[in-house]
Amino acid sequence: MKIDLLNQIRATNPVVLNISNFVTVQDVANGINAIGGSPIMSEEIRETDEMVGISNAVTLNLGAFSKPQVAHILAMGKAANAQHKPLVIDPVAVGAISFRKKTALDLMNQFQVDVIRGNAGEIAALADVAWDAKGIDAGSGNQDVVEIAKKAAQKQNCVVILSGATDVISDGEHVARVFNGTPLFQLHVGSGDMLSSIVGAFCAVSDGDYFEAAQTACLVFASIGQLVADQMKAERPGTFAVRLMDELHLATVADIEKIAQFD
Ligand SMILES: Nc1ncnc2c1ncn2[C@@H]1O[C@H](COP(=O)(O)OP(=O)(O)O)[C@@H](O)[C@H]1O
Ligand SMILES: Cc1ncsc1CCOP(=O)(O)O
Ligand SMILES: [Mg+2]
Repeated sequence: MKIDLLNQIRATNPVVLNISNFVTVQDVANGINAIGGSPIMSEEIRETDEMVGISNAVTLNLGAFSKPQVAHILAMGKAANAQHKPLVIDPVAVGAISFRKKTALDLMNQFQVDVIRGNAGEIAALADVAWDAKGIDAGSGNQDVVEIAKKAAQKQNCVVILSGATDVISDGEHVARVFNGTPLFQLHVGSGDMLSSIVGAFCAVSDGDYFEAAQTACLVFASIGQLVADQMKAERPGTFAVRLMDELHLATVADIEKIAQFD
């Protein structure tokens, strides 16, 4: 695991272009900023080629799309492929809403994503594995999450992150797991969206090794959440969110190495 990629983000300040959802856009922008990247959001299709041109990675969030936004997402995905920019997608709630699953699959048939980041309910849906997803949340299921992540990665020919208490990262053949984290992430809407865009920042400095980038992003983000939770005496979602932003900025590679648990 190349935890030092965190220092490379801080040294090079990569531009991460996002199509975000209106619920979590501020968290996503500040999350990228705090960790050392440079966020930019877009809502206008006519600026797509130029926007992708100035970016070092692109993250597409399907959290609250409308028909015009789907066209914009499609243009952005195609432009990222054409300009060889790393492309991450967050398929929010595709496990709960069949229309979302169809839309996500239609989009991914028209461009090639490098990384998909979703919770178990979302990744199970993309892998066509039975799972009881609940809205934007993972929900419950009893299938093996490692096999689900592998299957989704094989189907979409990309790296898949299935996040949760354990994050599972697969390229369809190899598997890595990150055991760090805190349940407090679940009390803050936007934790997953922040992670997806931070994955974009790690991809931007990864020299094309998106499996490595995805693992490292998961380890860094989950560990920083855990560091924050370890300093708190009670479950305070508001305080957690504020301190998470602080620690995304302050935590060092050494801080993360001390608590990192992965295989
Ligand atoms: N029960 C948990 N224990 C520890 N960490 C968790 C838990 N649930 C989620 N996380 C962490 O929360 C972050 C967001 O992931 P997740 O909650 O799966 O996304 P989403 O918000 O899209 O459902 C990830 O870093 C993940 O490791
Ligand atoms: C509540 C909600 N509704 C549509 S998108 C969204 C935010 C999802 O954020 P996350 O998946 O990061 O919890
Ligand atoms: Mg999510």
